[in-house]
Formats: sequence, C-alpha cells, structure tokens
Amino acid sequence: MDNRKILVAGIGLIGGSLAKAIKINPEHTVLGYDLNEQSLDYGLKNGIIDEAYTDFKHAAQNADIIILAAPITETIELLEMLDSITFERKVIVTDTASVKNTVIETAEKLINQQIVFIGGHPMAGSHKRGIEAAKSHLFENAIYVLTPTKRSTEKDVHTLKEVLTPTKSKFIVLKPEEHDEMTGVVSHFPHLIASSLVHQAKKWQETHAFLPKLAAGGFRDITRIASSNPELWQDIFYHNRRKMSVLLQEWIEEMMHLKSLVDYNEKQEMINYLKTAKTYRDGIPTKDGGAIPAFYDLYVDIRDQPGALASVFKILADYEISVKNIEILEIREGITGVLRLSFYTEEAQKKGKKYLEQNGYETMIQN
Ligand SMILES: NC(=O)c1ccc[n+]([C@@H]2O[C@H](COP(=O)([O-])OP(=O)(O)OC[C@H]3O[C@@H](n4cnc5c(N)ncnc54)[C@H](O)[C@@H]3O)[C@@H](O)[C@H]2O)c1
Ligand SMILES: O=C(O)C(=O)C[C@]1(C(=O)O)C=C[C@@H](O)C=C1
Repeated sequence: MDNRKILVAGIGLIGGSLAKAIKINPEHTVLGYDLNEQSLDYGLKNGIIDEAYTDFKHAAQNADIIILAAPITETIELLEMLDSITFERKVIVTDTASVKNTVIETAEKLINQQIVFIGGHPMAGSHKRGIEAAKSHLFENAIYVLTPTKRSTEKDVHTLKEVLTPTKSKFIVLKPEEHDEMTGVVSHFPHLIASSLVHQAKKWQETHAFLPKLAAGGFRDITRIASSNPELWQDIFYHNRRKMSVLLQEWIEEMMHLKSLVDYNEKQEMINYLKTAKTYRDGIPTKDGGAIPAFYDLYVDIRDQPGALASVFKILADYEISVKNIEILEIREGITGVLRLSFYTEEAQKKGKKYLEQNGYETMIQN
C-alpha cells in the first residue's frame, strides 16, 4: 500500500525521531498525537508531523499504522483505549517501550479483532527528552527489536519493517521475555548503577567540596545516563522490576567479591578481573558493526546556508583536528541538516565537539 498514514502517539524524543525518519519517505503522511500541545505545535512548525491531533480516537481512526511512543504505563493505557475504538479495516499497531512483557501481555488480552499488534523497541536513545531532541538519524544502524504476537502475521511484520525502513535500523525478532532479560542487563541496570555512583559522589561532596571539579572524563563517561528523564526510568524499572531485583542481588554479591579482592590485595586476581572485563568490553560491537570503539563519530547540526560546511572545517583546521570521514545525513532547504564527522581518535572527537560547541554548533556523540 502506498501513501500510508502513520500515527505517532507520544511525539517526544523517540516518537519525534521516528516521525522525522518515517517522513523521509514522501509517500508517508505522519499524524501526531500528544497530551502536550506545545509538542504538537513544535512538530507542525518544524515539519516533523503533517497533522496534529488532540483527540486519540479521531487520530487513530485516520491512521493505517499506529506507533505508540509514550512512556510504558501510558503506552499500555493507549493500547487499552484502542481496544474500544471501531476501525473499518485492520490497523497495525506497534510501540517503542523499553520493556516488552507488560505491553505484550496487554496486547494479547485485547478483544478488538481489527488490531494487529507487533511489539517494537528501537535500541538507541539519549539522556535527553522531548521532541526538541528528536533526530531523524537516531536509529541509524541501531538494532530495532520486534516482538510479533498472536495478533500479527509475517506479512504484517514485513509491512511494519517497510514503514520503518527510513530509520536505517537493523531489525531482529525476539521473545518479550528474552528481550527484557537482555535489556535488563545491558540497558536498564546500568542506569541504576550510574545513578547510584552519582549519589555516592554527592554524599562525599558534603565533606569534600572540591570533588566535582575532579570529576573528569571517567566519572562523566560512566554517569552520562544518570542525566536521563527520571519519570521515564522509574517507569522502566517498574515494568522490569523482577529482573531488576535479581540483577541487584547479583551485583551486591559481585561487589562483595570485589571488596575482598581489594581488602586482601589479591593482585593477580584483580588484574585478571580487569583483563576479562576489558577483553569483553573491547569486543562488543558498535552500531557500525565493529568493536567498541570502531571509530569516533560526532554529529553536528548545521543550517542549510552558504558556507556552513566550510565554517565547520575551518574550526577543525584551526585546531589541527584531522577528520577521517564525513557524511551529510540530511539536508533539506531551510531546515537544519546533520553532518557526521568521523575522527581517528577519541581525543580528536572530544576536541572537535568542544571547539565546535564553543563556536555555537549543537553536536552529539552517540554511543
Ligand atoms: N529515551 C530513550 O533512550 C528510549 C529509547 C528507546 C525507547 N524508549 C521508549 O520510548 C518511549 C518514549 O520515550 P521518550 O524518551 O521518547 O520519552 P519523552 O519524554 O521524550 O517523550 C514521551 C512523549 O509522550 C507524551 N505522552 C505522555 N503521556 C502521554 C499520553 N498518555 N498520551 C500521549 N502522549 C503522551 C509526552 O508528552 C512526550 O511528548 C518510552 O516507552 C521509552 O521506554 C526510550
Ligand atoms: O544512550 C542513552 O542515553 C540510552 O540510555 C539509550 C538506551 C540504552 O540503554 O542504550 C536507553 C533506553 C532504551 O530503551 C534504549 C536505549
């Protein structure tokens, strides 16, 4: 089917980024629904959505495909609301929630036969929130998990993938349970730990006022995600609470083991512990397919105006920063474009970020 109407319900960071990507296909019309009318206005003014709705039923009935991109508890509420809406034909519904079990349980209980549900989770994001932070390239090369249900056929999954093709993500199919277990380990739990490290530093600052000034690269790297949206993350921990509890227990035991290595100066065991972690971490693939770090990318927002690219390269040249590769990801007349710069080293990437920001550019490093 051509000229599809796609409703994005919840046009924040993820919904807005999906809307921007989906709209790259000129045959797509994107409808936006959100409780926040300012987000709808922003979406319309910036060409992120084509039509804005404040009435969910009306929006849903006008759509061929519905993407629920609100927080998880609200996604479940929207799914329940869809159950009582009359649709003249089948409608494919998907979501973006970071936890799948509770969403899929709700979907399987629906009685509306017109709803075809396929769970979804694009595995990329940011600590930022809201439509202003949305980027069309957010999901490029990222894993996009799909969890088909009893309510969907292979053809429906194919149709959904077709609609999401402009995101340039890589689709994989998982069972909700395995999804929640794995994201629990590599996404949700690290957020808890990052927040706990910040709490520890905050406590120590009471007696060591200079402490924040010493919080350099290491602390910043490991705690970036502690700056994420607290309400959203409470919701994620709640929906994946059983896994969180198990992981916390395992972590406490792991910390007790580490404590004994430190207390008894188990030198070789400590080196082995660190080596094993380093080897495993260095081998983890990135979004670009290589090991971490494959190369060091920096995304720079630029205006479509004469000299915009020249000015970026002048700044980098002034500081003798070499660029390995460049790619213009998106430039449309009058609209901000995105430039992807790849550097040889992390140091060059960070310097590039610093100096471009000092010159008024908005940049992003996507890990
Ligand atoms: N932030 C990430 O890194 C990330 C990554 C992948 C998936 N997710 C998932 O995507 C979803 C959205 O997260 P986000 O980061 O975009 O959050 P966000 O706060 O940036 O956006 C959420 C949007 O939903 C709207 N909203 C809230 N309740 C609503 C309701 N009842 N009806 C309609 N709209 C409503 C808000 O006004 C906001 O615009 C969550 O389910 C989250 O688990 C987040
Ligand atoms: O990059 C970040 O800030 C993220 O936290 C993104 C991240 C992740 O843990 O990787 C967070 C939640 C999602 O559901 C998917 C991706």
